[in-house]
Amino acid sequence: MTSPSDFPTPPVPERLLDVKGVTVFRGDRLVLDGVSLTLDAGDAMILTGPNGAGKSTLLRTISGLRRPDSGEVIRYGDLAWLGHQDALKPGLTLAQNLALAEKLGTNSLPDALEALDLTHLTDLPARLLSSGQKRRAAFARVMLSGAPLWLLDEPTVGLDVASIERLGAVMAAHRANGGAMIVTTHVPLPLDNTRSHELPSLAHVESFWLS
Ligand SMILES: Nc1ncnc2c1ncn2[C@@H]1O[C@H](COP(=O)(O)OP(=O)(O)OP(=O)(O)O)[C@@H](O)[C@H]1O
Repeated sequence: MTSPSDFPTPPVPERLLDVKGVTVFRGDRLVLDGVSLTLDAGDAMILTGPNGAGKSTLLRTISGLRRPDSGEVIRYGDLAWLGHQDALKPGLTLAQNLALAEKLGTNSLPDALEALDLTHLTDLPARLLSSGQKRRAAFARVMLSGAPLWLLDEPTVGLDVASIERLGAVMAAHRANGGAMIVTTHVPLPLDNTRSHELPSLAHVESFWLS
């Protein structure tokens, strides 16, 4: 006779994020109108929408950098956020720029530099890095954090094809290790099994208000 244990149910994926009905105004403008989404371990969500649709605003709200006007963001673990600014001090070397992230994080600096092809630039002042190298340096901070949830706002800006491939490999490894990410991008990413969440432009709402 068969017992229930002969038919094990698949493991329930670990939930990393719940966004419930988040609404955000910037000034008088409605930017996010009741956005809901969830993210589980292993997920990669591509956040799409036209310029000004609120992609960066949503990532900042999820990160806690701004409060939603209504709705709720529930994070079940640490997160790392990559914004538009690379935030490197020009006079410090690459290693010095990443020292604090290394200290606060749980991952190895040599491993992160290697994965992003930055090892040969370790002792170079950040002001001498190219824009693509700076972008990879900023991404290294995300890797160093050891946070399971990554919020990546246009991570590929300034990257060449080989660097985008490297980033794709790093993201795949993170997912395989139980991490997850939300990525805004205007270019295709080398990622498998992504989910997509499209934010509509609410510009018409503003013009309605002003009329
Ligand atoms: N500091 C601010 N004060 C007021 N409004 C702002 C501010 N920053 C952004 N906005 C407005 O919020 C809206 C959403 O901006 P956001 O940067 O989130 O869009 P986005 O989808 O990330 O755009 P893009 O694709 O151009 O990066 C835009 O209409 C923008 O003008």
